[in-house]
Amino acid sequence: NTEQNFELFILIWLQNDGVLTAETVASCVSKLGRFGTGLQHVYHHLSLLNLRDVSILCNYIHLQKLEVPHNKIKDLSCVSHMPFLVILDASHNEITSFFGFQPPKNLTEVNFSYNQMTKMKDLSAYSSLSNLDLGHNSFSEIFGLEQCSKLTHLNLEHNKISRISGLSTLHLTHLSLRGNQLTKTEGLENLKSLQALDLSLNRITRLSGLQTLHLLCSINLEKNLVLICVKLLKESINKAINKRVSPSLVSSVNKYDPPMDVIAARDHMTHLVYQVMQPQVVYDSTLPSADSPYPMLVLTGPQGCGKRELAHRLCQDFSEYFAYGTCHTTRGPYFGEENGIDYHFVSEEDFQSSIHMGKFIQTVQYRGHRYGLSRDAIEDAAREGLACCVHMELEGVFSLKKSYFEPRYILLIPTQEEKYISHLKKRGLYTPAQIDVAVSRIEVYASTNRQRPGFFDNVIPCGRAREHLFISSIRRREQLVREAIVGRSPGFYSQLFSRFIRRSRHSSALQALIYSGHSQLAQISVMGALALTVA
Ligand SMILES: Nc1ncnc2c1ncn2[C@@H]1O[C@H](COP(=O)(O)OP(=O)(O)OP(=O)(O)O)[C@@H](O)[C@H]1O
Repeated sequence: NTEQNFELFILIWLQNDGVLTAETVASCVSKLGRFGTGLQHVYHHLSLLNLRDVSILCNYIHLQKLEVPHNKIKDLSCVSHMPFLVILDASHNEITSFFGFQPPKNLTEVNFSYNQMTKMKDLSAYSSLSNLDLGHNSFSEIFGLEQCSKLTHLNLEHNKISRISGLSTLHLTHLSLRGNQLTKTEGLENLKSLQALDLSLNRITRLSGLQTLHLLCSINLEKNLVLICVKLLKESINKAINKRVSPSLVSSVNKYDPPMDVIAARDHMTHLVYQVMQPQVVYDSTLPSADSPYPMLVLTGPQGCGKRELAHRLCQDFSEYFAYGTCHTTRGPYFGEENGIDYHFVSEEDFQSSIHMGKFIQTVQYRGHRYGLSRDAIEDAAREGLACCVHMELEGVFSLKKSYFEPRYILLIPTQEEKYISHLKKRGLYTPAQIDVAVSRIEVYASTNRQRPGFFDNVIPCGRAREHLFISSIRRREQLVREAIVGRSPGFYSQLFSRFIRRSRHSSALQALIYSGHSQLAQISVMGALALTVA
């Protein structure tokens, strides 16, 4: 237990006067005979007790590792006498002088964090340094590291650095500049070996120079001034080697410009949690559930593209098959709109409390108002044996796709921008800025359609939607479906029709009609075809 003796001895001494004397060390060393003058440690857990003067360590020229953290040391010049020193931990002291000692040739790791240093100096003589921790000091400029070609880990967090400089010649793999005063990221572009970068807690408004860091797989940008170019962030993600992306980069993107998937996942999670928290009602096997996917028709597309009108029209003209799913909204009714028919117009508080009561399947925030599709809206249609038909923005689609419902999604997309704009203007409901937003969202829909094949079951050009669904060749379609059913022309529609039957198998009313040879069969077939052209 010689080591225990050593610890005890130092402890007594430290409590006395805080000065490391020759005697103290000598007695320690004699007790630790096996170390002799090759004393390797001043154990840091002993050093928490106000050690101020360690000059006596000058005599211990063979020291290879010196750990004196959590003391009150101001002067480390004794290190000049330790030519073999490899590791130095002098963190949590009161040192003001930066490397105030002659360079030990093989000094590799230095921890000066939590000291009072203000100015860096040329460290070309300390060329073996690979790991340097200078965090929690008061450096305002990065300087003097140019020749430290072996330096791979540099920690400068919580200093006063406002500009990244003097790093371009280094081969850093890990760099932390967390908690400084940076406003931009210029100066990093040559750090081609960089794998992990922490820039959190700065004042960065602009990201640049990161595209060239091909090995970067972790970057933390939390708590900055957020005008960060998210596109760049995303590019960085894409370029991250082996697609190993740190949670912190993703969390920055998710926080400041969350993709629709992320918003939808959050929305879905919220409603699921609130639903699960409700006292459970008696299970009704006729209602939609996770075990029996329920057919729905969702019309989506940019605002004012006609999807609402079309949804109403479908439900009117084919009232045996579709029921309109009336959503909730916190916006006030437009002229002519009726509560309960166009929307359930509710206050923000009521909307919120419906969320808390687990009533919604999905909700979105759009143009400053909230919209939500309630479970009741769907179940009301299901009770009637009808498929629920709703219209919603893309965000709603993302969210609904997370639920156990299995809607068919039709995208109504304006193809003639001018026409679309003049249609919006004519409605007289939108400001020019809102029209701009609506127009810009055409591309959001179009790119979703391009990038996610199959995301929408069908895409219909906006102006032609009605024609597409109701007018064009309805008789021809009817004929084709008839033929398909009796097997005369197995082709497109027979496939569609059988798909429709498969998809509709859980809607008992539709199923019964389809199989019963009911007089409306033909009409159902048309609907089948429609729903499938559509769906
Ligand atoms: N539950 C919902 N989830 C997602 N989006 C919804 C929901 N309910 C309505 N929306 C969509 O919100 C947008 C705004 O609807 P609103 O009725 O306020 O405006 P509008 O100008 O009449 O749009 P539109 O003519 O396209 O219905 C519309 O695109 C509508 O489809």
